[in-house]
Amino acid sequence: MALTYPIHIHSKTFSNESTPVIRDLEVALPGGEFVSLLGPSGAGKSTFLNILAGLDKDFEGNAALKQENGQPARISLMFQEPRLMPWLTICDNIMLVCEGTKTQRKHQALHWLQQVGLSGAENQYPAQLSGGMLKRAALARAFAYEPDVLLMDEPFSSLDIPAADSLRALLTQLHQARRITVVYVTHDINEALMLSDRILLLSSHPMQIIRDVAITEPHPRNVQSPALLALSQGFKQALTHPA
Ligand SMILES: Nc1ncnc2c1ncn2[C@@H]1O[C@H](COP(=O)(O)OP(=O)(O)OP(=O)(O)O)[C@@H](O)[C@H]1O
Repeated sequence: MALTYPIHIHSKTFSNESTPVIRDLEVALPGGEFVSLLGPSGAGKSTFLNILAGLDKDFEGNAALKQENGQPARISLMFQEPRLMPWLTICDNIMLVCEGTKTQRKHQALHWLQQVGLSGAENQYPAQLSGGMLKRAALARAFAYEPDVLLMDEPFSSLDIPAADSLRALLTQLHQARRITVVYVTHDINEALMLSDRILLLSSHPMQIIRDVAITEPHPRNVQSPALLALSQGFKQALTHPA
């Protein structure tokens, strides 16, 4: 019954490199779960995410995300930069990914803006919003597309700590309500522990999964709790001294 996305990347080598960035990476991504890809800088996390997104097809293996009926999964992407169209209002930016009549799309856009705490900002342009508000708008757009899978590459890394914490809490809330599959790239152990149902700990050169850990602590989480502190210590050790 439970949908999983089977992924097997035999090899990914950039044309200017002699050795693969990713080799023999096999994982079944469970549908509806929040999975973090946690690994050191330069490990190949973004490369892996680009492959999952279908943006990079130059690899050996199978990484097609498909629904149960064999159709391609609907995928939303969120990167470090919000990538909103500067010449469109926030509402129009969200409407771009909605379906239906103009009235229906506007209704959906306003719903999602309300969900992310941006009611009242719909007629503003991206340049008029703060960094945190822009991320909220990008999050609204990502969910408004009604994706099966949301791929996120360090989306909150440029924010100050309170803004990033508030966005993480919002993301957890939205994920718990919608239960879409989220694949989240980060090199921040605490961020992965705060957000994830499951953490794939990754090594570099070539990138491989060195641990696959389910995080069962209920939300909201406290990274200072004994269980999460112990996991954090274990991850630090594994990243410093990979087997
Ligand atoms: N387009 C490219 N052409 C050549 N090499 C690349 C390209 N993109 C990434 N690389 C190399 O592949 C390796 C993995 O990069 P990638 O950005 O996927 O790592 P990452 O784990 O996401 O790192 P970070 O956390 O710093 O963003 C790095 O050595 C990088 O230099």
